[in-house]
Amino acid sequence: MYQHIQVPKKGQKITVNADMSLSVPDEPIIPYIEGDGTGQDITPVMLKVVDAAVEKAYGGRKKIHWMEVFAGEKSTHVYGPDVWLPEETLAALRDFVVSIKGPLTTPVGGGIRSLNVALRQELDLYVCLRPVQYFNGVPSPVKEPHKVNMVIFRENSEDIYAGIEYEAESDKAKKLIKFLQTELGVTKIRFPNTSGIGVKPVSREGTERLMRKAIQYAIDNNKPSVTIVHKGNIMKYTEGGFRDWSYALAQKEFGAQLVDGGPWCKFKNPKSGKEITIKDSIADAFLQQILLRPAEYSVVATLNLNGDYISDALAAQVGGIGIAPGANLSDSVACFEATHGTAPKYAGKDYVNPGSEILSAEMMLRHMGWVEAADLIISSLEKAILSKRVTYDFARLMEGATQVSCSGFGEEMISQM
Ligand SMILES: NC(=O)C1=CN([C@@H]2O[C@H](COP(=O)(O)OP(=O)(O)OC[C@H]3O[C@@H](n4cnc5c(N)ncnc54)[C@H](OP(=O)(O)O)[C@@H]3O)[C@@H](O)[C@H]2O)C=CC1
Ligand SMILES: O=C(O)CCC(=O)C(=O)O
Ligand SMILES: [Mg+2]
Repeated sequence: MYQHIQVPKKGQKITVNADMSLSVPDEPIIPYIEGDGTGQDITPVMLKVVDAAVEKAYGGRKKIHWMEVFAGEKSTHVYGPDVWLPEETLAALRDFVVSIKGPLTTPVGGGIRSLNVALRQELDLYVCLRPVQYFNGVPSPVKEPHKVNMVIFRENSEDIYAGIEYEAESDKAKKLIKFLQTELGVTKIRFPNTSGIGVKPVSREGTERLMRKAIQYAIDNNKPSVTIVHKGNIMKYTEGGFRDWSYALAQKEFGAQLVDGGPWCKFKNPKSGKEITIKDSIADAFLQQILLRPAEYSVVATLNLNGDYISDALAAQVGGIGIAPGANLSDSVACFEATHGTAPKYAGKDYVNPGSEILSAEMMLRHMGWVEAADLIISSLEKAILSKRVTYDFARLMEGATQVSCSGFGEEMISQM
């Protein structure tokens, strides 16, 4: 069926039911992408820790059959020099429904466009879900890291991030500039002859489906608020549209009522009876608010580029991107991945923190309904951190810590299960 992907002999596919819930067999086949750079270090550790947690939680009654699929540099070795994201990788991620990936490199400036973005677009994984929570004992640069407890819903398919761009002085950039000047009366492009041009599409449909998920998450998890983060004062019809469409959806679909004439609005959680406030914050001010008053924010709904910046900034407040997990979700398909990238200077050194990818796998297990194994991952991570046997990123900020390798941290977690 596939050219280079070896489907495990044992195990079955996870399938999606008509109501979009999952049917998860006891022995699911789960595709994984190792990833570039430090992917070679963290992904094998993640696989080992997950296998140990599943074995410990279910005593052999459940087991994951891992199936390697290829993207990034490894793909070019398997499929040929220019094949970075093979069609069969996309097909496998779609067919097997739930997957996990390591980070993939994107060169700055020229070269290939982001494979991560391509994968999200091809599979229409329109939600980038990134929870940010504090684990006891993690060293943090802020005084009260435990006050940070947010879940980012980042729109994952639109915005300037979609990659519609034209290089300065290229024919297409010239054509577009001419069109803007002659057809649309744009007179304000400074240095038009040497401008690269990017396009920022933000749609009502794209905004609404993201906001719907964010509000539903707040309902299901009894959260007090959803904050729309945007730069709508400056980019009125893209980021401003995102804000307006988000508020309108809260009113239209969830019955939210304006507070003091708006734009904030609120409604009663139909499950718990508690109030959920829908509010907004302009992105630059938000970046200072999360440092000064983090306890006021809970679920965050934002556009693609803002979400990228906010993810790393918030991760830093609870110990850094070594411990920042995430998921890319459509209505049916889910691909889990860390917030961080390939950290190339550490590649192959068995050095970096595998925590982000392990916690991404924890989210995956919970998504599959394997909560016992997910709980074991959380508890063993907490115990490993409290034992102060941690990777360099934590060790350099912790008093009395023993620095362990990437695989050493995985072993420490397994020994704590
Ligand atoms: N989803 C994805 O696949 C992503 C891919 N990328 C890609 O990754 C490449 C490198 O990007 P870059 O901007 O350097 O960002 P990275 O996230 O790869 O690394 C930035 C810094 O974060 C710290 N860090 C990263 N990973 C870990 C880890 N596992 N444990 C502990 N600390 C960690 C390191 O800090 P220190 O130097 O202080 O030790 C590192 O130098 C680029 O090509 C980029 O496009 C980036 C983000 C996401
Ligand atoms: O695709 C990339 O290389 C970077 C993506 C990124 O930084 C992110 O999704 O957080
Ligand atoms: Mg990022």
